Amino acid sequence: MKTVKIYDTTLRDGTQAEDVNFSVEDKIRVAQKLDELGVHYIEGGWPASNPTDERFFKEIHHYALKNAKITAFGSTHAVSKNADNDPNLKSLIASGVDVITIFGKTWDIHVKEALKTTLEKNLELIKNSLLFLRPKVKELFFDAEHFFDGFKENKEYTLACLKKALEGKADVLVLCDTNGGTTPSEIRQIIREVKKELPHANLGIHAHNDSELAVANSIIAVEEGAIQVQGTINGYGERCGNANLCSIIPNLQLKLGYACLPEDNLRLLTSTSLFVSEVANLPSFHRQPFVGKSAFAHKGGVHVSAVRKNPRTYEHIKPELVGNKQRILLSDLAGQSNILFKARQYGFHLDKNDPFVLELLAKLKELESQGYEYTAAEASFELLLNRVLGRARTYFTLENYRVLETKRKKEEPISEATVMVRVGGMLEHTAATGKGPVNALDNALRKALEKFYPCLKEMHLIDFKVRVFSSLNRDLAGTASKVRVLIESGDPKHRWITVGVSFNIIEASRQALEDSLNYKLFKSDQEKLTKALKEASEGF
Ligand SMILES: CC(=O)SCCNC(=O)CCNC(=O)[C@H](O)C(C)(C)COP(=O)(O)OP(=O)(O)OC[C@H]1O[C@@H](n2cnc3c(N)ncnc32)[C@H](O)[C@@H]1OP(=O)(O)O
Ligand SMILES: CC(=O)C(=O)O
Repeated sequence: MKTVKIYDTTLRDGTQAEDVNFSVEDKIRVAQKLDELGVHYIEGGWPASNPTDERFFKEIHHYALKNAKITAFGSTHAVSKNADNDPNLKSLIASGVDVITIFGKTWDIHVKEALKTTLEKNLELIKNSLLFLRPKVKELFFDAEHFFDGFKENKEYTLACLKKALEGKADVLVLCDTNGGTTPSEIRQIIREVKKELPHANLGIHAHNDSELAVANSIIAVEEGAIQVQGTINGYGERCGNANLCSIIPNLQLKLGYACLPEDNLRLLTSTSLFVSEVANLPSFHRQPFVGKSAFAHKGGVHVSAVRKNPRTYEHIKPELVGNKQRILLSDLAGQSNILFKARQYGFHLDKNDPFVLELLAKLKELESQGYEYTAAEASFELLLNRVLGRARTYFTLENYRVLETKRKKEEPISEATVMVRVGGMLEHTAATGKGPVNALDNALRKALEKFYPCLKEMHLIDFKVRVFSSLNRDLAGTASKVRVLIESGDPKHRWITVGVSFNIIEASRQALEDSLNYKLFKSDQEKLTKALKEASEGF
């Protein structure tokens, strides 16, 4: 099998993204995760850059990594210094790693305008910096910054830079599309020309995503013989980001037959992607290929009908190969197949054209046209399904409610709710205060219900999300807009999400709250029934 080395730079170029910042502890956790995934190299940072990176290199030696080698990154030595008195090169050695990568200028405008030196002097910088580092490390890589832009304008000079890097004894010459503006056909053609000039050089690729081509460019470079691919998890990186390893690795491994990760480790890809976004405190990108939540989510009725017969009809790979999973969504684009699939998840084996299925589908489409959304609010959907099938009890009826907000000068607002609830033949009338109107309503409802249903004491609200629907009708826009409220609740064993929709935020919250309480009671009944059936069967 062909092999390619994966060089992860999430901890260096990834942190050059405007919204990515890692502490030392974050970097260590990410490095451990990347090692578990099985990448070959983890670029830990630029030790001369900041105290976090410096400390990372001190700390990471205490962790035994199974697969990956830690690399330190820096530049060629400063124009005003020599290699042996350059603080940046010294700090690379002080980092104590066995693998160092330095970047050097290879585009003539950068040499003249950014470095403010001569083309000849820059060639010396490249060779002397590498020769100085060579005896001190096991592996030495040269990142040829702006290589493709340089090549298009002054081919001879970029090639001269690569030759100097070979004289400096770099193991791999990593060709960088630093500005991310090169197209796949240019990458192919330029690499072919480089290989004619330097047939024995080991090449690598480092692509940026400014033209949304970084993954394609990296893959083409590998097809043209690059033995090392640099990139980041989730494509984090400077400007529009770096080449996304979460796409490059599965494409190379599953489609082009390259071994990138140790056997079976590809299934860790989705969890690694989520882990890194969690540590970076960034929302995960649902539409991200391979590892995103939506990567194998099917919504349209035609799609669902087909994937239920054979997943290959709308899935380019088996989601499990990358640790992801198929999801069937409920929406107004749903057909009967979506409903049948979901019903089966809840233990109902219904048939197409069953009157219940048609009724549920019609109800679902009507509710979704009003703004209800069941993709996330699966508890509300399960209740709806059971109600249509006549399987859910009416635990209580909220006859009426009132919520009052009072704000006196300088004092925090006071929220107060009263409710009138019917449980069987009993009418309960209670009042409660709360930290805000929804909390007050929640407290009043529980106060009325807990004496009938003590299990409600175990549940609590975890999250509350409000989404405003904008309307083109000016009378229904701005503060007059419709809102959708999603409430996440939990008890010691489960978490569930319910939905409510209204022009009035309190009313939308009331619906989601009521569904949440009903769901808890419904589940508690189901658990009691399962237990009773088990005991009865054991008695026989
Ligand atoms: C393409 C890339 O992504 S390369 C990586 C880019 N990453 C970063 O820049 C993040 C880390 N950087 C840093 O912390 C700082 O920039 C440091 C510590 C490296 C340098 O800080 P300072 O000394 O204050 O310099 P400053 O950041 O203002 O400018 C960069 C200097 O490096 C020089 N430089 C840039 N590339 C190279 C190179 N390959 N070789 C030698 N010097 C270089 C620039 O000419 C400039 O020098 P000047 O100040 O004499 O004009
Ligand atoms: C080295 C590097 O990060 C680049 O050229 O983009």
